[in-house]
Amino acid sequence: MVMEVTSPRLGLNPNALREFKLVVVGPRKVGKSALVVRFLTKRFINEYLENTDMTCNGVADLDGENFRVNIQDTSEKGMRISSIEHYIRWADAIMLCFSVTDAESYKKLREVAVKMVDKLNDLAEKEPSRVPPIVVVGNKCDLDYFRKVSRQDGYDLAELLKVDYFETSAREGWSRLVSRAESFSDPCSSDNETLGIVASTAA
Ligand SMILES: Nc1nc2c(ncn2[C@@H]2O[C@H](COP(=O)(O)OP(=O)(O)OP(=O)(O)O)[C@@H](O)[C@H]2O)c(=O)[nH]1
Repeated sequence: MVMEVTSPRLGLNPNALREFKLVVVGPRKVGKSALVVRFLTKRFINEYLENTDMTCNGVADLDGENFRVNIQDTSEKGMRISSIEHYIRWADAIMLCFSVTDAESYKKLREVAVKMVDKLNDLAEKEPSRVPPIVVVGNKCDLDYFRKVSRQDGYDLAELLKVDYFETSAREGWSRLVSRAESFSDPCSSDNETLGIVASTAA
């Protein structure tokens, strides 16, 4: 399914812009669609089509340049290692999501990450320029009271892949880079856009 997300930059002709391809992967219900819609429209919508592969097109400013962004919001099938291998070849960046309120989503994503490590190391050895930037994202950090996955767990998962870890809230529009050195006392405080960060890293 293709969803055209209304771009705030309506005067631009998207076809004249460079394309940027991003894939959002994660278990069910972690907020993948909510994050994509938040990034492209700055809005939070409560309900989305469930477990459906969607292509979201829009225009986004990445480090001062407007790009035509093509975001693959994947269903559960995106968690298969064959799909991940395809995304590694296709995407300019990959975002791996779980929900901090759902321990099972963390466990499932960790299993995928473990399978990805060898593929990524192999590619890094043979064709390092073809390894896309990846981030791990723990979403729903506005629900800190219901948290089932610690920040340290999120960081450890990102560390496995040697990538950055962000905690986000699609609902509140928050995103925060979590690093081992940080004190974890201040949950979601800044207003970065994680997808934007992934995207700018790769652009
Ligand atoms: N409180 C809170 N709820 C969220 C957040 N992000 C998403 N949700 C809710 O979580 C539910 C699942 O969100 P989706 O965006 O549909 O999740 P998804 O990963 O795309 O789900 P599938 O397509 O079924 O895999 C919805 O009811 C959202 O409203 C968040 O940051 N905070």
